[in-house]
Amino acid sequence: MTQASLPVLFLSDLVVLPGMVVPIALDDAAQAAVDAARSSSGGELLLAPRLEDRYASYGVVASVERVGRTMGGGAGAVLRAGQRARIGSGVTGPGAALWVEVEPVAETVTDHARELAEEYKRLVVAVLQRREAWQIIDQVHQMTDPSKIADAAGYAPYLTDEQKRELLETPDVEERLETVIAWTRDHLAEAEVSDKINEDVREGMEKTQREFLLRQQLAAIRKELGEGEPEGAEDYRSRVESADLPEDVRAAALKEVDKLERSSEQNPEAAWIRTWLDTVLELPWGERTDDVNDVTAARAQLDADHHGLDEVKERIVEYLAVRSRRAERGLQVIGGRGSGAVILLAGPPGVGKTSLGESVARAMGRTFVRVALGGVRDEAEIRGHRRTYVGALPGRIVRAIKEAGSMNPVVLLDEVDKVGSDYRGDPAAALLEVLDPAQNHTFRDHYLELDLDLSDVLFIATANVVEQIPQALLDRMELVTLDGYTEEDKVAIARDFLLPRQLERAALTEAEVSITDAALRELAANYTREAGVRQMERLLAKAMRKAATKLAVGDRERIDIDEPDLKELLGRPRFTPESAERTAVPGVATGLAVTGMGGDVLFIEASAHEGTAGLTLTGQLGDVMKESAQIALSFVKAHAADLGVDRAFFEDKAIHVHVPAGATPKDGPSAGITMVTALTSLATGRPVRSEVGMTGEVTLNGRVLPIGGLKQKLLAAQRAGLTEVFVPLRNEPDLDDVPAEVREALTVHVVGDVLDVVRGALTPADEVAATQAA
Ligand SMILES: Nc1ncnc2c1ncn2[C@@H]1O[C@H](COP(=O)(O)OP(=O)(O)OP(=O)(O)O)[C@@H](O)[C@H]1O
Repeated sequence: MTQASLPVLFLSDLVVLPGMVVPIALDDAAQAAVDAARSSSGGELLLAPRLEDRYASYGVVASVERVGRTMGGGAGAVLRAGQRARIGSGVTGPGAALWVEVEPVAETVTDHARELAEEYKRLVVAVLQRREAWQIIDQVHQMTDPSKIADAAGYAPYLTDEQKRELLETPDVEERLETVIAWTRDHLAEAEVSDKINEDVREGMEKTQREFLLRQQLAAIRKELGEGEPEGAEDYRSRVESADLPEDVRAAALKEVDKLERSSEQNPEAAWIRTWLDTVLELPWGERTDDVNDVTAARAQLDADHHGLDEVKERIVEYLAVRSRRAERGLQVIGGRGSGAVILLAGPPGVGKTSLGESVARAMGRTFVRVALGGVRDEAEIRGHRRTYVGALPGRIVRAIKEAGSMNPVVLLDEVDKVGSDYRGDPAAALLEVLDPAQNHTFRDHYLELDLDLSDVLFIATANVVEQIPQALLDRMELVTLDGYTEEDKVAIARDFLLPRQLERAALTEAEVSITDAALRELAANYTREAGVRQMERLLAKAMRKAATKLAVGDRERIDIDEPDLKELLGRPRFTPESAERTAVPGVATGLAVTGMGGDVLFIEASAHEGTAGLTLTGQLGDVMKESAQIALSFVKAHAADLGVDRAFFEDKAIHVHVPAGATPKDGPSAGITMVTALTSLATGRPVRSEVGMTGEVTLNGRVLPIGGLKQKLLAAQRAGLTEVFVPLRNEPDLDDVPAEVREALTVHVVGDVLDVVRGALTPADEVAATQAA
């Protein structure tokens, strides 16, 4: 076909490549072109893409196959595209159509083009397989002409018009094939990624659909079993009638059943009544466990569960003995103020308060429940919400009884010192009622609105700081203090109780892992600094986990842990004695204090700078402690001569007393003598001896007054590595409570006059002079 000029039709929404058969709608321009082709050029015309910025350089020569109606009803024609042709300049021709010169492109097909064509066919087949277009695959297989194969890309839906135009304008067969191969590869790669994504999405969908179906089936099964529908009034009636309830409870419950019967299903009250009935039916109304009232067995149980604590165990056993005797004689448990109706175990964390409670329950053959009171500020937490409340619940006491499953459990009221009170009522007042034997046989929970007899419950309370317990509550309790353990105690507890438990948790046996006493001692002394053994237990757990891993991965059959091995297992020791370093400068003295965590050492730092005389206090000190500092300063000024202080020192200096750690609030008078010592040390330039610690209140004329918590303080002194302590004379009797091991490790000076403290605690002047000279 070598026609020199043809009518041309520019197409904007379609790129036609050689070999394609395309239907087109006949608008005016198309009609003119088709008419011109049929009348003047043997039915042929040139199809070319309409470009925005220029005339296309190539088009295809097409023949008009058919003219008729399109599906939409308008005029249309079917054109069959033949050869690619270069477009020359416009020429005039018959009819209304545009005419252009055309020069058909002659193509040469090389072997390389054939190879490329085969490659392209493979790719196209891959694309078509994904779409499962099997018929078209057959047609592709039948194609042999590389040029036609390349131009078949005109049908590819994944190519843009832009890309198709580029193919039209690439007359070289090899080049055309290479281009289209690259595009098809890209398309396949993208399709794989999106397939993957689709698959993931589909899997997710299937999972939700599956769950949905399962849930529907579950609902159907429930319904079949009669579980789906809420229980009706009749079910409740028979449950109430057959349950072992006290008469008044049964009457109240039946009244509610009647109400339920009358209320409609849609009424929210029906749901409330059901929840209430469920709660009442779940309470262990008639349930009691039989008490074991064997005092010797109780002591044996406490001994089996706990190392040491002799005095504590004795007190508990006495309490149990009296209780059981009164019960035997039919006497009521004594109540009211000072009755000691409840044992209060007070002491720092991890000293075994909770586990003693459990032991008591075990010894008496009772169930044990713990009620955490820490942070309870709302009375309703103890006594329940009124039922009219949305989401009302019974209080913690009722829940504890429910959990215990018997009316005479041991209930551990944990952390009674941490109950607060605010506008929501006073939980402590509610607790008073719970604990008072005169009232607690008719305890009324707001939610339950029934009398609950708590008189058979054995309450044990625990607290860290006795001073924070409301006085009225404290009055009713028998205080038993646990002050903390000595190093030797800790080693024994770790060896005999904690280690066996941790071995078991890590699924290890004594034959596989052992730990020496020396290592345990190192753990107690330098890896932990606590009154109890909580941290110690954690470290042992960690060591056992590491040991288990070592056994699992290594070829060893047994691990023996000694002191030097700790570093590898647990890292470096966290606590090392710091007193020497802290007291190296004048003005710092080591005090002994009791916090909620047990005894501790605390450093009092005093410094002076030029300026207006005055006293600044920092470190979150309470009022009493601030006053102590003022008293101490006044005392030092007034007794400058006795203390060897130059009076002029304080005249033109601002004094600053700080008690680290600054973020912990501190209060109490017992740092008095420590402050006097720190200030004297500052004014004389004589540092406080690093091995010395002290505690005692001081009066304006230097008398040393007694303090509380001596045992805890001395335990802390020993823990911190101090060897000498000054304590008030009037605390001398308390020294009997201090474990022998601690008393042996410490030189204890009992003092009545603060001058004796200062004399004993400061580094002697000649020593200071000698050090300075050196
Ligand atoms: N004397 C002891 N003999 C054996 N084990 C002990 C002894 N003292 C404490 N323990 C163990 O130490 C761990 C911590 O004790 P427990 O939880 O009873 O402390 P706690 O005083 O109740 O502390 P908290 O005030 O934080 O509740 C427990 O595993 C307990 O068994």
